[in-house]
Amino acid sequence: MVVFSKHLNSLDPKQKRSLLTLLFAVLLLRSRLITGPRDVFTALKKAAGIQKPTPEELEQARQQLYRKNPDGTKNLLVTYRDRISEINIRPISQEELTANGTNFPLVPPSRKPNVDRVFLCQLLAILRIAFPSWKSKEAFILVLHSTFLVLRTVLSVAVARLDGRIVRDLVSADGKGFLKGIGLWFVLAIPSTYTNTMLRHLQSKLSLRARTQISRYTHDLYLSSHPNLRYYRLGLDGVVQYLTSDVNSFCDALSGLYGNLLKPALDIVLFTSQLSRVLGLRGSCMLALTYYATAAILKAVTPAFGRLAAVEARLEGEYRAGMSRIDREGEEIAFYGGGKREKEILWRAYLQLIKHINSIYKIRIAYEWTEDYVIKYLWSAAGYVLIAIPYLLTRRKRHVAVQTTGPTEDRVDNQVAGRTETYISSRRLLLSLADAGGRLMYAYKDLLELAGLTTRLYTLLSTLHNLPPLPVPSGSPSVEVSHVDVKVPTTVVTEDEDDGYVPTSNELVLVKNLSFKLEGGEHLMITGSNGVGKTSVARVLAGLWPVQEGGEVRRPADDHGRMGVFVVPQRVYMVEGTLLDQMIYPHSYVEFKESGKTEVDLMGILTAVHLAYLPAREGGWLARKEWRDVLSGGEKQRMGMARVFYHRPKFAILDECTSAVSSDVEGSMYEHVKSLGITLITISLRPSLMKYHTRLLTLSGDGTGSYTLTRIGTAEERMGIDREIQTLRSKLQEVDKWEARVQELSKLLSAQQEGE
Ligand SMILES: Nc1ncnc2c1ncn2[C@@H]1O[C@H](COP(=O)(O)OP(=O)(O)OP(=O)(O)O)[C@@H](O)[C@H]1O
Repeated sequence: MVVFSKHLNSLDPKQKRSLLTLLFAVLLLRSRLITGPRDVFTALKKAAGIQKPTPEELEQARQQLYRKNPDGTKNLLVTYRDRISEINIRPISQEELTANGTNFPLVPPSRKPNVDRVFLCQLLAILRIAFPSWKSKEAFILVLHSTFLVLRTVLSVAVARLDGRIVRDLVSADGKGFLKGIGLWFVLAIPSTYTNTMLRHLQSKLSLRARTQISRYTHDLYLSSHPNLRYYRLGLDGVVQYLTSDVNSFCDALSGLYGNLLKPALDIVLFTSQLSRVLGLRGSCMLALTYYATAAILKAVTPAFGRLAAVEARLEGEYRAGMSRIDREGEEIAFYGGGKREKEILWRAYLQLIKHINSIYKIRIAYEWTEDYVIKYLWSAAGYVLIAIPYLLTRRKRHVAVQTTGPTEDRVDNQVAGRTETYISSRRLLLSLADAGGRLMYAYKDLLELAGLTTRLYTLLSTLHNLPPLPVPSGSPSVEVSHVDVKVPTTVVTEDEDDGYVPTSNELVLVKNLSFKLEGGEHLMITGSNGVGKTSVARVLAGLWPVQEGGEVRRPADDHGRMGVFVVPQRVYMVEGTLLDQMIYPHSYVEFKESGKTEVDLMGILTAVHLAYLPAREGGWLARKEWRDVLSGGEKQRMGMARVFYHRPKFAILDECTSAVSSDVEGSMYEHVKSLGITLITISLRPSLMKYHTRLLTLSGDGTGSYTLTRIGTAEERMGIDREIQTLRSKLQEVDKWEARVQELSKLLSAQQEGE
């Protein structure tokens, strides 16, 4: 080290500078060099004891999903290629979400995206999510990115100067100087190109980090559990587009815009300050005036790119939604032979999108042509004229140079060479300036597009934040409903033509003043014709629909490992994952392990629902398939019942969830549920199920919202049966009359035949 510093001190300043530039270049390339041969690192990892996970370990990690930490956070196990990485997940607390909600007041439906104060407020609110603190990794990347942006501008100026110097040496036939210039050119190219690459890399990284932060935030909000259930109640059309593509586009636009705005702005300031040395005060003022005038012209002719981008995102969402509908309902469509019809629907959505994109392209032609003309040609021409003025108009012959006078320039006495150097440097600076101006103008267009995407993302976040939580049903050992009007919730928001959101109201009361109390062991059956509101009663009992003021729902709270009320719908949902995941849903594998249950217990449950053959047929508990397609309708419904047996809730609402199961299996499953001490609330039209229940709620469906609540097997029910017997008897009494008439008719017929 001492020897090195001695050597360094013995060098003259120019040699020192060259050496330091070389050292800098090597340091910048360091990251490329150390990513060297893969097998070397594999060997190193092996030596350090870090082994590749086996396929079994990988499968186990996929199944396990996460590991719980002592501090309450989770480590998500992400399997990527043949590696398992653990990513610490700290869920955003309810307090943080509530505090942040104040930054997201609802937008009025008429608001159009534009670059204004509202846009800045909305952007700031989203930026607080994307860049949570100045100590975050995102902030570090931002600082690094900004450093490279400044470096890039500084290097551009250095390149322009060197360019001028090389040409000057060439004009003055200075071979030594020329060769030195070429050498420096190559050295300078290393950090310049590396800076460009790093800028692109950091921009992508910034976008990805912002996407991760915003996605985590929106996921935490969207997939909120009780009492928010935002995923169930959001009511935004094309929400998938908002949550996926829009977040991605916003982050790309944001990170791109930062570079596109900061760099040309820096370039313009630095290049103009360099040029002003050549142009003088008058020239600089004229150049500034040119910028201002052209920017004003371009701003005036810029179309509403923000609105166009927002509409494009919406149409893209509609097209995607159509595609996913076909994917989801493929079998039903195939049964109906609906391919042609679906194609028409899909094509309409696609053509709407394409028409819109095409119109954007057309609008762009005129805009980009004007922009190119103004920035590339008008600015350059103005620059040339301004450079020429000192030469053409000023009689005073002076040596003008971009660089301040230094020892090298003092030695150059050839005036032509000096002017050439100035001209070449200024020309390069002018071209770079025009380029920076062009990019700044593009940045304005990008800014408008960002405004459109910001409006979309803000709409999503503000709608998520402003959904009032559902009232939590009070805890009680029994299910109690008092004076509840069952009606379709009124706060449904729909998207209007201009990307606004308007509440639509629907005051349809399905059941009026519903009151009943169900103790454990009192099994209730709810019946009534189609569309009378049976499932709606289940929605109210499960807390999915709020109750009106004055009404109340009480039900058992969920206690550890055992649910209070568990609902099995008619269409059983199949989760992505293994066969085991289907049975324990909504539990995760970790929760299954914590519950102390084993695969033997699961097998017992499968036997109870007559599905014991499944693990062997499908290749074991850890088989991964598209279960929605693999299992038949009846098998899926049995799986729904298996979940009831697994979770053992106090109350189970079975909403026609055995309609596709054969009667004998249905009966045995009902007997088994009751033997586990689970109280049933069954929604069904099958009279055969009545015998498993003690009470009957019949919804009349006459439009008045009336209902009857009876005890099954009581005098009242017998009276109903008596009434039916009475009707049948009176019909039997008329049999003699009908027989006499038949005889009469037969006689008439035979008399007619004889006459013929
Ligand atoms: N989210 C909703 N928005 C608008 N209307 C709804 C909504 N949910 C249900 N309804 C309406 O409420 C009525 C009752 O629906 P519900 O699903 O409760 O009927 P049901 O008695 O269970 O019928 P089925 O026996 O056919 O299953 C229906 O007319 C339905 O169109």
